[in-house]
Amino acid sequence: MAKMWMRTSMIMGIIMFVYQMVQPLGLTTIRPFILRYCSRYIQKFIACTNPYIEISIDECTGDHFRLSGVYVAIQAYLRPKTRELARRMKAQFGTNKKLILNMADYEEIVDEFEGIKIWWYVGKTVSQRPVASDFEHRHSSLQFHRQHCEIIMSSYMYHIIKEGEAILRENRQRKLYSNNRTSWNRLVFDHPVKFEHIAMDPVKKKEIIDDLISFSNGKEYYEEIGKAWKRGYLLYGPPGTGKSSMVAAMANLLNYDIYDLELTAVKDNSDLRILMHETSKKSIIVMEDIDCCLNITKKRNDSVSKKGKEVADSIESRVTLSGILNVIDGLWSASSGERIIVFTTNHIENIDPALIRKGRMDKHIEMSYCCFEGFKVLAKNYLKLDSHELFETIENLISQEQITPADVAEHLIPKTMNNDPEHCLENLIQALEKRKEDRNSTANQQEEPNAEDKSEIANPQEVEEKTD
Ligand SMILES: Nc1ncnc2c1ncn2[C@@H]1O[C@H](COP(=O)(O)OP(=O)(O)OP(=O)(O)O)[C@@H](O)[C@H]1O
Ligand SMILES: [Mg+2]
Repeated sequence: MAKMWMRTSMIMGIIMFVYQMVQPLGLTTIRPFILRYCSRYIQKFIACTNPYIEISIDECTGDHFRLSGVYVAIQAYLRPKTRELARRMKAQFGTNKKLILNMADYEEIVDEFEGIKIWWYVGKTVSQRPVASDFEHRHSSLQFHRQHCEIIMSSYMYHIIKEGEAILRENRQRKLYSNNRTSWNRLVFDHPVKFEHIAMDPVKKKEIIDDLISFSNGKEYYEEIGKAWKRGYLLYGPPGTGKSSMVAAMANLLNYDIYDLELTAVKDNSDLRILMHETSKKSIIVMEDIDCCLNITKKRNDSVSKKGKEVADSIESRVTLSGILNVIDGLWSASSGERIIVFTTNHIENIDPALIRKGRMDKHIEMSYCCFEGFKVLAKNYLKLDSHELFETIENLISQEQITPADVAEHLIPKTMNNDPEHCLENLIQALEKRKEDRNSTANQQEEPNAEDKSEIANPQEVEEKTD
């Protein structure tokens, strides 16, 4: 049926074409009259008899011919169906030379929603602008039976836009932003790490994943409880336990951009405010080694880490603790859209409690030394091993020794092309045994002076001689 009406439109097109042909023969003066007369009656005729409704969504919006977000989302929604159903397609090559197939002009595909058929095609119009040359722009059109109007308007249109936007988000290139004094530099973010690569207690890992997912789906919930849609995470633990890797895994899980905020490059609180307000929604703002930043540690002079002192002494940043607190609270209240802020530190004890109190840093996550479960994740990643007879020895040793996942990973990674997994496991066992020996020998050394003391005290004669 829809096709029949398409044909009617084509016939009308032909009439218009013929009209254009005869126009030079002296019909110019009566042209407006014919046009108005014809179009009025054609529209009336179509409206009386055509049970189908057509809606078009233009490629461009407004006077400035900017690409419409809705049009792009609809194209993304139709793309998988186009691959499946269309006979004529247009190919484009996107970033990373990825092949993108869209419907060719006037190719028709049928979509179904709650048992309703919807016909889609892409049309084009040529607008003649007085100054610029002819400008061709497209529109996506959908046709459906009049009786389904209500469902299409109230559900289907929102459904396709939501689905299309989700597809776009999934496929888009994410960005890693790093700052100078007052602006952000942008790079493509393509760190491959995912949560399944992170070595940590699996229960804790699942808890973090659930927390992140419920946050990202929580728009309505946050609105309902009257809280800004933001969440703060504090990641703390020794170097090499996976704090930075965890931030990348978070961004990959949620499909967010990362703003890596280097506080030492920011001159003062007002520059910090400018930077924070330039961040976009669906992003993670990370402040690494927060304890090393000037003026914001709890007791800078006595207990700040060595690394912190070095950095603090070498910079002229005047960002203060209250500046950071204001900027976080400001971001929390003023900006719309979901945002995550992450602090990382090796020394949680040096951070002012105000900075990490619940409400600012909602979830505190300890990244600790490698446990056996963590080792199994790394063995699977690096060696493709689920089990091995040497695992038992490793389990025994790893429960006694403090070794970071970074160190374990370094031993497991094959050093030559023909390094077999067993060799890598033996490397790790040797390293763990060496640690054990070192630990025992330092413990013995610490005990030795005591033994001397005891022997001195045990020999009263010598004590007397010494006091004499
Ligand atoms: N928990 C982990 N799971 C998987 N790999 C890890 C983990 N921790 C460390 N690694 C490995 O060690 C490397 C360094 O880890 P990462 O930079 O994430 O540590 P970090 O805790 O941020 O250290 P720092 O405190 O020095 O910044 C990573 O590239 C990764 O290969
Ligand atoms: Mg790090």
